[in-house]
Amino acid sequence: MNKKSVKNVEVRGKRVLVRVDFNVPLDEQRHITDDTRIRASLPTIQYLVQEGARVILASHLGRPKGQANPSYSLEPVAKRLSELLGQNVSLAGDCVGDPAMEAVSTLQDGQVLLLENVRFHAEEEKNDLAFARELASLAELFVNDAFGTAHRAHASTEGVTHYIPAVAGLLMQKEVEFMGNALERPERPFVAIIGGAKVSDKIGVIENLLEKVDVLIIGGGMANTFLKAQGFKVGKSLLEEEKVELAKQLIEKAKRKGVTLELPIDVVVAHAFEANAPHRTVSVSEIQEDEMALDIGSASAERFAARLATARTVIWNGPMGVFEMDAFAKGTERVAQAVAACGGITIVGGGDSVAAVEKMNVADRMTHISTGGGASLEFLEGKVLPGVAALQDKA
Ligand SMILES: Nc1ncnc2c1ncn2[C@@H]1O[C@H](COP(=O)(O)OP(=O)(O)OP(=O)(O)O)[C@@H](O)[C@H]1O
Ligand SMILES: O=C(O)[C@H](O)COP(=O)(O)O
Repeated sequence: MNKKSVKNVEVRGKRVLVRVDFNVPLDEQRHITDDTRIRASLPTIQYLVQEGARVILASHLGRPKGQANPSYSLEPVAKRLSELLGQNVSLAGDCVGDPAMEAVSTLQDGQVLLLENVRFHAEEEKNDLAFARELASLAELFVNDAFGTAHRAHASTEGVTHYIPAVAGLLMQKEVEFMGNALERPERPFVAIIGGAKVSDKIGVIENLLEKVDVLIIGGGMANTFLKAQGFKVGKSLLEEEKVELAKQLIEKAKRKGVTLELPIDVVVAHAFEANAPHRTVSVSEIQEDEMALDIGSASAERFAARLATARTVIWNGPMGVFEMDAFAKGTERVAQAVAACGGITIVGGGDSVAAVEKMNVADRMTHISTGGGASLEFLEGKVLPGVAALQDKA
């Protein structure tokens, strides 16, 4: 990465504002149901603590629409982070103004403070510069470690960089390097697997990957639109009729670019979108009008696995079927195993793909699991992430 990292600057005794992405899922009792993002931020925080910096953490949680709202307080995160760090992390009542300034003024070297949700202020998402300056005034250095929010040009990700020196955190550096190297200098064969619900969410990703990969595998609900483009009937399956023409163009583009496009050849169909719906596996030419495809079939899964067996670089985003229901999880499971076994560099992009990999117990066999959902998609689309672009270049 051509950006300075926290290891390239002096931090001892300094007040360091660290933007993290602690936007974690909570249940109704406000218990954290997945603390991956908090764990992923530990290397940067621990490094700063060991180096004797005064660590001021800032994050958003959810979408409280610019209003202070206790349902979106970072309080459960402060508690969990204290446990993980083995040292107290206090929570300031606000991210700016007196509560923040007072909390920062008592901070000693090596101590950690978490500011309350930055989205309690409407100015955050507007990237209001007066608000950004107030945030920046708390510190002498800004470290952005929030890869998951790097696609947002907000006050705490972009605005603050106008006022104090800004460098990348260790998680940000790792994410950008893994995905950047895979896209720009892949060991070949380079195979991308794109799945999930909708083509419309991932058009940009498919377009960009067609410029880079050797093999593109498409599964999940979005494959139906491609099957329709190939002339198959898809019955009641999830389909984006208005994207069929685009799918045809993408199939053509793959041919032109010499990219091997792998679509399902068989699918698991049912009459209803239900966990215990009776189901059968059929060739893609045999889907009946009252049936819906909810997973790729075993022949497709084996074909995809064979492509993956020789891959040296794999990027995976989106499940192959409705993996939340056991009856329709087998395609995703087979692909997860094949990715884990390939022996190449394997990168899984956020959201449901990560949940799937965890459900299949192969997470620790992947080279890199991204903490970014929207951010990793935008990265794969080849877009510039404003939270990264704003950081200082290496000399
Ligand atoms: N054949 C299908 N029919 C209907 N829904 C499907 C089908 N295959 C997969 N899905 C659903 O798609 C959803 C995931 O789609 P989505 O596009 O959000 O992918 P994602 O993995 O979350 O993307 P990201 O990894 O970027 O967050 C899952 O909930 C899954 O049940
Ligand atoms: O979870 C995410 O994708 C990030 O934290 C960004 O959240 P947002 O989509 O609410 O901006």
